[in-house]
Amino acid sequence: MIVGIDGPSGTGKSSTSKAVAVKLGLRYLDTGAQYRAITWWMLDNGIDVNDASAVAAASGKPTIVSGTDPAAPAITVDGTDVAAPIRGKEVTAAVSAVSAVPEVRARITELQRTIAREAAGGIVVEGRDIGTTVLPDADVKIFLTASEEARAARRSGELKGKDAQSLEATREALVKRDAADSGRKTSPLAKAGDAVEVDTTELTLDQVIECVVTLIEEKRGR
Ligand SMILES: Nc1ncnc2c1ncn2[C@@H]1O[C@H](COP(=O)(O)OP(=O)(O)OP(=O)(O)O)[C@@H](O)[C@H]1O
Ligand SMILES: Nc1ccn([C@H]2C[C@H](O)[C@@H](COP(=O)(O)O)O2)c(=O)n1
Repeated sequence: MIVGIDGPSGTGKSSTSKAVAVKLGLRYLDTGAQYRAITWWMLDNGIDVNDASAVAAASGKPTIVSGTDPAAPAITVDGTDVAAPIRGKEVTAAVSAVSAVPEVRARITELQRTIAREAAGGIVVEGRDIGTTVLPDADVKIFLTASEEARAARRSGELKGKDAQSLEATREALVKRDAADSGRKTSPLAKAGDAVEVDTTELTLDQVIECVVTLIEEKRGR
């Protein structure tokens, strides 16, 4: 059972995917974390993230390893645990530029396909291009959406300490990132033609989880 969950930022992909995977005994892959990890490495190594040639030339250097336990998602770069730093605002601001570089996408997509192939009991993979590009033959494809206001309010509640910002600034940053992710040439954020769209604006997280579990069970024939 391969499940692909795509959608813009803050629609609930990670929370939903992890919970669904735990409930159904599936593995879990956060592909955004992989793009964040390679972005973290570029920044840490002084690569100009707006120089696509420099990013492309360096894209094969870091070794990124993703854990697939939905109860304890893990990610390392060259053996360093980067689960916390990849969520910082420097990485968030740079990740769209790095993930738009075709050489980066080719490398990370290959990694994602290998992980999905090796997940014998099935896997929930979340991102932006899972249904369209990474796993076009996924058994179930979901595209989550939510209003800008709902997404900004959800994200704003998470940002604390040095990364705290106003609701409006959070909304603007989110809209800007979605526009970049939807507008890139290679494998943009998009709904696959055969994906089921779920608008989560008025739904609780539990309702979204239930909806996705039901779609998967219907596919399994239960
Ligand atoms: N249906 C919902 N109702 C209320 N809050 C929600 C809902 N779904 C998710 N959230 C909350 O919204 C925040 C963002 O959710 P999550 O990280 O799962 O989104 P995402 O789509 O994976 O975002 P990104 O692509 O930016 O990583 C989290 O704090 C989560 O708990
Ligand atoms: N399949 C994917 C997953 C993610 N990205 C890029 C675009 C996002 O802005 C960024 C971070 O993702 P997030 O952690 O917010 O889910 O990574 C992508 O291009 N393709």
